[in-house]
Amino acid sequence: MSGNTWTAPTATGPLDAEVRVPGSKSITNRAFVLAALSTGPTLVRRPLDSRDARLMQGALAALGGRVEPQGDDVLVSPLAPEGTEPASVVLGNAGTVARFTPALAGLGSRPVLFDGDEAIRRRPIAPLLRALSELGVDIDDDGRGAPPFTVRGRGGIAGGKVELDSSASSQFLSALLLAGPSFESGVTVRLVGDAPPSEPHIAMTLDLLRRFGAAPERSGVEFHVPPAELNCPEYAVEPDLSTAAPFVAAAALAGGTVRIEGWPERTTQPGDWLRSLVVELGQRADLDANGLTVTGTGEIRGARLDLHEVGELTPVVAALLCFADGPSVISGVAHLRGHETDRLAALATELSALGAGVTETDDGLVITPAPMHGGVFRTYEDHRLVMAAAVLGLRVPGVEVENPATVGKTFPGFTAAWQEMLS
Ligand SMILES: O=C(O)C1=C[C@@H](OP(=O)(O)O)[C@@H](O)[C@H](O)C1
Ligand SMILES: C=C(OP(=O)(O)O)C(=O)O
Repeated sequence: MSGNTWTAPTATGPLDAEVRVPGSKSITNRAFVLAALSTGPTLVRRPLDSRDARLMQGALAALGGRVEPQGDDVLVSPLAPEGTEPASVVLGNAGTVARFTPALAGLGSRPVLFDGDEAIRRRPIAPLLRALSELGVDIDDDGRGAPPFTVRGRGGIAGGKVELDSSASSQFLSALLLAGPSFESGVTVRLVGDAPPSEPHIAMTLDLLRRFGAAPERSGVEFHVPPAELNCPEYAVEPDLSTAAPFVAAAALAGGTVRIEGWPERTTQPGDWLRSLVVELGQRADLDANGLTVTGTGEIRGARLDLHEVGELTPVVAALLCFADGPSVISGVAHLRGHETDRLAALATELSALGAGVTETDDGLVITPAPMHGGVFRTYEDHRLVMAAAVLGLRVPGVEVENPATVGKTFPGFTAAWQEMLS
């Protein structure tokens, strides 16, 4: 590490490593929200501890919940009546906090100001705020449909039927479904517009709701969540399979084996798709009760991939495909322009700057492998761009990753774990 850059290490031979990745961001922040809406405390076991997870804990504390770390676990107590004094929720650049917590403020009885990093002010949220207003939440956003906005809690949310365009982010739909059991009439959401991205994250929302005692139903584009008392005394968080992506890519690129501990045999996480991806790209993936073993050849096949359902994997997949034996096309991910940064623009710019032939399309990237060279890789305060740059560094000496600490959004120990994998 020098100054504010990190020189991504190269792989000097085939790997033989065992890796433990931290808890899933998406599962952790759903479990925290549902625990706060429950009738009794929940021990969330081995949750993620990272910027986004701490922002969620801070939001729940600001909204009247109690969050107590207990070793590797966190005990979350339900939101309690908290008076009428104004409060504020810090969003950072966490999509899950920005989308999942405004409804919780609507259940309380005070004005709550929501604001965060510059980047979160630009990320889409207007369709969700509109739907919440229609369901009975009083939101003052000066008509901008973006943070900063204030939710004026009225001690409850009527709920009922609403139409929602969730094509810019699946998190709008997840937000309504997670809070639905706590609405007086529950919630019925009819999706309109283009299909939401990130289907696995929607399945994850339904799965966690059921684990907490709710009874969500889905029929095509219509979702119904009846009112319910939630309760789940203990919930164990799975390792984050999207965080595992660069380690899986490392086995493919460097050759040898990387074992990811605790990879679940069944999961709703989008990262599980990596198992079939590596096979499509010419590698091996073996899943057993202890985890996933990826055995790589160092030779990557080019591919045409629609990543609509697994968009958050795009940065690492794009970096990997820069070393394929032919061109690749990634499609279905126009919504990545509204992620931590415009990821399509960032990837095209940064990968091209180091020599790869990468161009943007309307909804993806065209990647034409070419000899790459070292240089600064800018990361735009996007954790997954740090991970993508680390993958490049395996084969390209001198990749200087700018602001590596931004990876702390989901994995504060990433650079140390990466060095360890290579040692
Ligand atoms: O619900 C979630 O936990 C997430 C849903 C997805 O969001 P989008 O549907 O906005 O891509 C994903 O990209 C994000 O990292 C986490
Ligand atoms: C899109 C992502 O994050 P967020 O939860 O902030 O939407 C991501 O982690 O890739």
